[in-house]
Amino acid sequence: MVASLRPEPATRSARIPGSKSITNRVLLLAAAAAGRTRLVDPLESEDTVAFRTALTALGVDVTLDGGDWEVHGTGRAPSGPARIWCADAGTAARFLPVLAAAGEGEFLFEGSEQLTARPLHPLTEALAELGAEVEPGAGGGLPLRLQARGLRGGELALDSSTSSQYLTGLLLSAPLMREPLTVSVAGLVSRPYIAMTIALMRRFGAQVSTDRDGRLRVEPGGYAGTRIRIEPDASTASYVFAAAALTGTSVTVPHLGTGSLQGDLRFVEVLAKTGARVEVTEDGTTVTGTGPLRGGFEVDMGDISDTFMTLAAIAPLADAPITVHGIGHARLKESDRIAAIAENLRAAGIRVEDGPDRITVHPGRPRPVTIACHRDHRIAMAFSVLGLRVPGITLDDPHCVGKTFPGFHQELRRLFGEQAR
Ligand SMILES: O=C(O)C1=C[C@@H](OP(=O)(O)O)[C@@H](O)[C@H](O)C1
Ligand SMILES: C=C(OP(=O)(O)O)C(=O)O
Repeated sequence: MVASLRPEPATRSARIPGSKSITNRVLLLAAAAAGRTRLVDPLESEDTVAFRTALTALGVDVTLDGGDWEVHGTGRAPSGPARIWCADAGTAARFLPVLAAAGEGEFLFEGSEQLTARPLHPLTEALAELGAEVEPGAGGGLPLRLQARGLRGGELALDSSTSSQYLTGLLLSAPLMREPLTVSVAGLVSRPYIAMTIALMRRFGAQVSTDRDGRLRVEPGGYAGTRIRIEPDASTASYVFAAAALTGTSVTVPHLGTGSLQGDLRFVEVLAKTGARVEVTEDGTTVTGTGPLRGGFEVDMGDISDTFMTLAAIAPLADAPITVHGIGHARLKESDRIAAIAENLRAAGIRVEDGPDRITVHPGRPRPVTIACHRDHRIAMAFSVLGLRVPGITLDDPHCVGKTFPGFHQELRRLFGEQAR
């Protein structure tokens, strides 16, 4: 028997906090449900605390119990007047106005400058069609004033080509509408998030189906509270998976495996194209770096666009160019993410080509640079991974990771500290 030349690296276990998308969906479902809901292992970060605080402003009690949250469901939509601060959270701005519109009275939704700049109009137009009086801000989004008198339901056509969050918002509150809601959806991006929404709605007892014409239909009838364990965040896990691939180490994320509700776990399939070894089981996911990163491929990341920056930031260290397409909607997030990646890689001396919905990163030797994070947690986290291999990469705003993972830098150091060069 020939002994392997390369010793197997010991696998480290990453501590990845709960999914933002699941935590915030469950908070809303639990608030609307009759009875109590317990969230086990929710994410505690700026986005989820903003969502939880917003629910409190809407009259919902949430008790904190160790790391768990207990929501005292009201069994109905809220009553105004209420003023709701959404901070930087797209999920709050796109999900909560529908819940409020299904209730009664006046509501004012506000957010940070960054969130105010993000689009909202497909949702405000849908709410007006369903019976709410809506008054968006000067830019067409927040601050949003709503005069609610319940939502009718009925038939709706929705353009989801810039964000899936409008559709999720409408679906989540559809069981509170007077009639069944039937939605025909055009140009859906980030498709796996809709599957997540529907799966969670069903956990709370909703009836959701697809009709013969492919339209989604939700029956009225409300929700019932339950107990739910929040799985680790797959978008957050992408950073430690990429770090393992880049540094030739092995990392496992327990409880994020074959049963996951999160499309972003498919990022590991993209990492496999770079040569990393990937194992997804019921119990978790393990990525092992096997040597220098392989490039020379093109990949559509439209369904998992929160993870394209994780790949693009390490792509200069691959042996051939890497192209990502299908990510035009990533220009409408916390930052214009295609522009932010291109700007920072170019500042590091890397050749990059970008188009409306694509980016190509060429191999090169990045030079030390201070990354312009644009207050975007994912730009900060993606370039921190590159920093494990490129000494002198620093961030102009390391704290912006708090939107989804306040302990990110400590965990990266704990797992890969001695790999950094
Ligand atoms: O529904 C959700 O929880 C999310 C949907 C995605 O947004 P888009 O649908 O706008 O791409 C994703 O980028 C975001 O981080 C979370
Ligand atoms: C796009 C994101 O957040 P949101 O749209 O929920 O603000 C994100 O977390 O990458």
